[in-house]
Amino acid sequence: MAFLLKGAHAVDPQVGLDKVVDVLIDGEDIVEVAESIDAPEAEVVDARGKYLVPGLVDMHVHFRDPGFEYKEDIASGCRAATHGGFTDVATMPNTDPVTDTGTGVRYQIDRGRAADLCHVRPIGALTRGEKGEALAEIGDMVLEGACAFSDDGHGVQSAGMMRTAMGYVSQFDRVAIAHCEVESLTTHGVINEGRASTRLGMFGWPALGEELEIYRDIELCRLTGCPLHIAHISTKKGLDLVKAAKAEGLPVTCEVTPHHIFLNEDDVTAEYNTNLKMNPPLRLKSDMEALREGIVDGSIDCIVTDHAPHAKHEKDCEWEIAFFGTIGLETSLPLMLNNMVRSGEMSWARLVEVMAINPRSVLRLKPVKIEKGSKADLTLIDPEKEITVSEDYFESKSKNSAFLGMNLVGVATDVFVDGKRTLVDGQVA
Ligand SMILES: NC(=O)N[C@@H](CC(=O)O)C(=O)O
Ligand SMILES: [Zn+2]
Ligand SMILES: [Zn+2]
Repeated sequence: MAFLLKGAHAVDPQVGLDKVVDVLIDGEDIVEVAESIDAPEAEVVDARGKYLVPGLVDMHVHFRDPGFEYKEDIASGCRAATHGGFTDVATMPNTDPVTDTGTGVRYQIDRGRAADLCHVRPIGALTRGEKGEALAEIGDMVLEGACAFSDDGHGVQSAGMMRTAMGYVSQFDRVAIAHCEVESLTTHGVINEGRASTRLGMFGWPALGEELEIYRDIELCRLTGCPLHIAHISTKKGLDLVKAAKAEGLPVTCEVTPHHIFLNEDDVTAEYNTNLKMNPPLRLKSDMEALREGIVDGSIDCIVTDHAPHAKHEKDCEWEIAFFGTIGLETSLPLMLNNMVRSGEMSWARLVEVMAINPRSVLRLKPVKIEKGSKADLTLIDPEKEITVSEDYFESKSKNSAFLGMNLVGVATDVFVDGKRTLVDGQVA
């Protein structure tokens, strides 16, 4: 199957591309990029007025498969990813059983292939059962295709265990992804500690509970040489620690979620909208602003959604007992376009870096470039198309979005994965 994308504004800083071109896809690959291409055999896609970028990657999602398929399974998660404009997702291992063996990794890859929409890249657990007590089968998981290692959902509480795990991971060309949370400081915490916890009368989750472990893991990175990636960073001080580590030349990277850069603790009101309950919690407005700056100035490497689907009954309850997390795959790109690119706060090239280039590099995936010979993993975006974030909009099995009710401008209309068109004019194929 061949596709000829006509008149797209292609943006790819890897090859210095930022102009209107035609792109010809044949089979799995890009075979030509030029000002004007004629290919009578190919199906023409009118891309005038649209932006073409290397396929978007969300390197932090929860697909709940195996174990909690009532919230999301790999097939429904892949539909949501495709609808959101992604060609690749990296799935966190806090499934049931935890993805801590080669077989577990193989299962997710196989399910992803069967869904046949996007590349599913499993992240293996650092420790068995994510219990923080003994090493998981890291070597075996590397052989089966794990792209990184993390106990996401939990911090590894023992510094000694984290040292062992990072030492082990450092033998392979993989990063350790740290969910930084000192549980002795965050137990019972359900909202940012300080003004928000006082105002709403609930147990606080202090910033220190995150920052202390970021500090520890940066020092363990120095000690072990293991590349470290900080998951869902949420405070200014945490980001300052990452900036200092980078300035020293340590192999440290980090990611931020749309909810931590577009929402803050003041958005949690006496309505107690539990879709705003997440881990780490929404922080101060000043944290939010510092994180936004960090994306633009290069200190934050990746935008990830931390797509955390939960069923109705797990959110439709008192704040204290509601599950942590918001879905994100289908709102991430529209939020970035609407809130940062449209306003000029962020360039298209920087958007491509944080949503496509950098996550591939952190996950040790082969780069995708808009040039002849590259895999045709591409996202086509209509910067003027408007969406309303309603429950009906979502392909995800779960509807727990922190952004319900918003109108956003800019969305993916078409996605190509290995040359196959998986999103066609906004509809999942
Ligand atoms: N972020 C969340 O609020 N929830 C995540 C866990 C996690 O990412 O730590 C989940 O698995 O539901
Ligand atoms: Zn986490
Ligand atoms: Zn997560």
